[in-house]
Amino acid sequence: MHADIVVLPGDGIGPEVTAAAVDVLQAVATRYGHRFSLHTHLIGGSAIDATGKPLPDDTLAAARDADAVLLGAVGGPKWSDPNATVRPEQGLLAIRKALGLYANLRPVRPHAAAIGASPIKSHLLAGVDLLVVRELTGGIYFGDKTRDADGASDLCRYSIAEIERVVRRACLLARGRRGHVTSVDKANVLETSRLWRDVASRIQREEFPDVTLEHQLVDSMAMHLLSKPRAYDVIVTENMFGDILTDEASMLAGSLGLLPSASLGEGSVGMYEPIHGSAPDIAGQGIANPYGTILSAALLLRYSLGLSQEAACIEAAVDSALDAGVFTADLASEGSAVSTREATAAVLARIESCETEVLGD
Ligand SMILES: NC(=O)c1ccc[n+]([C@@H]2O[C@H](COP(=O)([O-])OP(=O)(O)OC[C@H]3O[C@@H](n4cnc5c(N)ncnc54)[C@H](O)[C@@H]3O)[C@@H](O)[C@H]2O)c1
Ligand SMILES: CC(C)[C@H](C(=O)O)[C@@H](O)C(=O)O
Ligand SMILES: [Mg+2]
Repeated sequence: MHADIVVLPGDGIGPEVTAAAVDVLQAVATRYGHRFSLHTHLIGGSAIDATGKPLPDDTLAAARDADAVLLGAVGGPKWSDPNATVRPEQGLLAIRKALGLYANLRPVRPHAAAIGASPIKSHLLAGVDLLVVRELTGGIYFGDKTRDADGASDLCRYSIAEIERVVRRACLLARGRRGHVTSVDKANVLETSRLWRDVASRIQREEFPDVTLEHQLVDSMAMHLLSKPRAYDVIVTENMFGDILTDEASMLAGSLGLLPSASLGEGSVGMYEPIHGSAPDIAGQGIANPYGTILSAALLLRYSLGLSQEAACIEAAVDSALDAGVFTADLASEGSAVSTREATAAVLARIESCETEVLGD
């Protein structure tokens, strides 16, 4: 098949990890006989430097026209002045909103070979396989922001329709898994959470009687996620809780650099990005973990292009590289770390041996 993929490297380690994922996509294209046209555009701090805007118009236009978008990360100290009027992160929020990407899927599946890198006891990690569905275009991130001489405020608002569609997506995904959804809120304090809880219960009752739903408060969820991670299947939650809980959940896998994500709306166009940021502390050193971005490219193939065999090929290649102990510094014990390029090369070598069985007639 032919597909147009927009690549948004962004800032910090973003260009390093997207370069790795692009190499992997090209290797998959060669192996399976596809043609992926890759179009690179600016976003974030590098876009501010070049154009004054964190999301230039041509970047958004290209993303709208593409079959899928692959993003690295945005932000960094250069653009972090609290009094700045324009920020890299605004570009990321704007593109998510403009493309209608309300459901952010963040799968967490600790890999046996990397479990030693996790601070959690290994007996708690065996068999953990959870999927966080984070609401991505509403809530406190997008409410009115004000600042005056006495203070500041961020409005948190959710409409019923915004909650319905993301809960529905989570329930649908649960149907293809173990059939269990945990909805996370702060209903003991927040009105938006009480609405969230009501809507989630109704959607499950009316549309998904085959799926089980439980509600959990976000503070105790933060604790249970580490003490009994195997208890969870699909976790659905609002924008900010999902942001925080998934960085926490990355410690189940051993590194923030391992977790991929898929941001989806109603159409097939999605945006795919690792859950980590621009990692200014290691940017430019060639040591970032590329696996989260490479696994995001696998999600791109599965969700936007319908290429499930190719997606599985990438996932198996990363699994096999981890099995072989090909660890970047965030995972490795002292002295044994490989570079971003070496980790990528290990994945590329394994893609060459993926099955290319032709399905159907
Ligand atoms: N999606 C995004 O673009 C995104 C996500 C999160 C943060 N950010 C931005 O990134 C900047 C830095 O934020 P931060 O430092 O709080 O979070 P971060 O995720 O960039 O880094 C947190 C820690 O994890 C490490 N880390 C992250 N990704 C890694 C990888 N692939 N390999 C190895 N180590 C990795 C970093 O070195 C750092 O020690 C901020 O400007 C923030 O707004 C962007
Ligand atoms: C950079 C920031 C706006 C972003 C978010 O909070 O959504 C990031 O933390 C993420 O997880 O993608
Ligand atoms: Mg985050």
